[in-house]
Amino acid sequence: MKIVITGKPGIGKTTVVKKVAGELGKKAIGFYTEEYRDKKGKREGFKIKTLYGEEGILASKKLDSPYRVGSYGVNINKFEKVVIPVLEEALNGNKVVIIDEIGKMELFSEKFIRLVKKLFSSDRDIIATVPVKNVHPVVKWIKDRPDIILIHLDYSNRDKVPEEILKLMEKK
Ligand SMILES: Nc1ncnc2c1ncn2[C@@H]1O[C@H](COP(=O)(O)OP(=O)(O)OP(=O)(O)O)[C@@H](O)[C@H]1O
Repeated sequence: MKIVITGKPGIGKTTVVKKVAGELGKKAIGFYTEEYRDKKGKREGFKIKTLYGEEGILASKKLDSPYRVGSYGVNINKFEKVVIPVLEEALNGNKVVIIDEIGKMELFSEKFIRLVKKLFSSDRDIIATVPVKNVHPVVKWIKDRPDIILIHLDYSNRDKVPEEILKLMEKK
């Protein structure tokens, strides 16, 4: 089963993914993306965290990189170093694959694009998040797949969605 969550920035996609991953425990593999803030509480960038506990800075206002999204420099090397081995392991195993998120920053990585396509073309179970806007052809390619369940997260459903996903996973 492939579940894809979309919704506006900050609506709670990562929160849903973390709740579901927490319940799945060792049955899940993958990563999520979380913002981090400076000492004054201002958003400084985004971290990637694998379910194994590894982490790295995906993007930062302080990072000088040719890959940019708004005021953030994106650290593709770090992203690939942390995430690619996990996704390769996911492709060759049978755990539920958590991919939060498939967005502009992550899609600078060609290796990531290749693996995401392979995973969606495989029979792996996936829970992924994508932006509302089709920021890259891969995002549209995923949303158009007939084999996915697309969930639009909003204020009215965000508290119920984690349980709904877990129920869907049990039924399959
Ligand atoms: N169900 C909820 N109830 C109350 N607050 C929530 C809920 N879900 C998320 N939040 C809060 O909203 C903020 C953003 O949540 P989260 O990072 O999960 O959103 P997101 O959609 O993943 O954001 P992004 O677009 O940046 O990836 C967090 O501070 C989180 O604690």
